[in-house]
Amino acid sequence: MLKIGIIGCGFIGGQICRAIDDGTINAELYALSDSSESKVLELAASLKKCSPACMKIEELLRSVDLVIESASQNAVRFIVPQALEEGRDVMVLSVGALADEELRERLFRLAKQNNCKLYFPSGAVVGIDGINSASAAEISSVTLTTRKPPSGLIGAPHVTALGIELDKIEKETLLFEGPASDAVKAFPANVNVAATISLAGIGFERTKVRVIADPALSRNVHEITVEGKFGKFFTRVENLPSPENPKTSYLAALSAISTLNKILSPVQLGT
Ligand SMILES: NC(=O)C1=CN([C@@H]2O[C@H](COP(=O)(O)OP(=O)(O)OC[C@H]3O[C@@H](n4cnc5c(N)ncnc54)[C@H](O)[C@@H]3O)[C@@H](O)[C@H]2O)C=CC1
Ligand SMILES: O=C([O-])CC(=O)C(=O)O
Repeated sequence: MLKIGIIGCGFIGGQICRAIDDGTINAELYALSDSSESKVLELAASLKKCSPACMKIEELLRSVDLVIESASQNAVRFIVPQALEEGRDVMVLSVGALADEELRERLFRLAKQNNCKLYFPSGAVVGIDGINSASAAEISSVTLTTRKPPSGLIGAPHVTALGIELDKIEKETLLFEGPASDAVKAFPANVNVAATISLAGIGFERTKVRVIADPALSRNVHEITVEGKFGKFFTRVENLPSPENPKTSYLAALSAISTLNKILSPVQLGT
């Protein structure tokens, strides 16, 4: 049975654990790690059937078949190269870290050299399948518009640097417009989806992103428009935010669970 190690025991890590615990995913939850030990202990204690070990990152990387990063962009920078050097397959949720070209090329090179797989779930958006298909021919433009309630944008470096007072926003307000490469640095915990879209399509510089704060919203809304040789498509998802972490949509956790099931299944559906 596939041995899984999870780094990052917050909302997404927790949902993956519960899906293994209740049998939705047929794998062994072998180890957990988090920079906060109490998060690991709390999560492990909440499980009914699985009893994963609480491990230091280096030990976890040596012990499992598949490492799941559900922590932060910083964790991707430091942990994912080590995991690939250990010959482990890795699922990455904090995809925005891959806007760094040097890191991206290093991770892709290490995966190839060590015969490892790197998995990037669709996350909180719908349409990655379409972008994958469209990219087999030419894509001319990709635009992501993300709308979140102001509370879902608290702590973003862009908001802090510009001194934006989120609690004073009274109507739909455009906070950012620019390439995905800048968007994922400005909003590292809000638009990782922009990175996944960039990897699937036309890259971090040509993918255009708009981030809008809207106090009338209770959901995280992502719209994608893609044009290319195939024609044009538009997707829109209205995501329920996680009650534990309003920055993150429930669909992002479901997409990680679904990716795990795809890895384990002999049947591969969709692009
Ligand atoms: N790809 C996508 O579509 C999406 C990606 N995300 C990203 O996925 C990641 C996880 O999201 P959530 O579970 O909602 O976050 P969370 O904030 O609920 O949990 C993150 C956990 O990781 C731990 N952590 C942070 N840095 C760490 C490090 N360097 N080493 C070990 N542990 C560390 C924290 O202590 C925390 O327990 C975040 O980076 C988030 O921005 C979130 C939503 C969608
Ligand atoms: O969960 C979401 O709606 C999107 C998100 O936070 C991200 O892509 O980082």
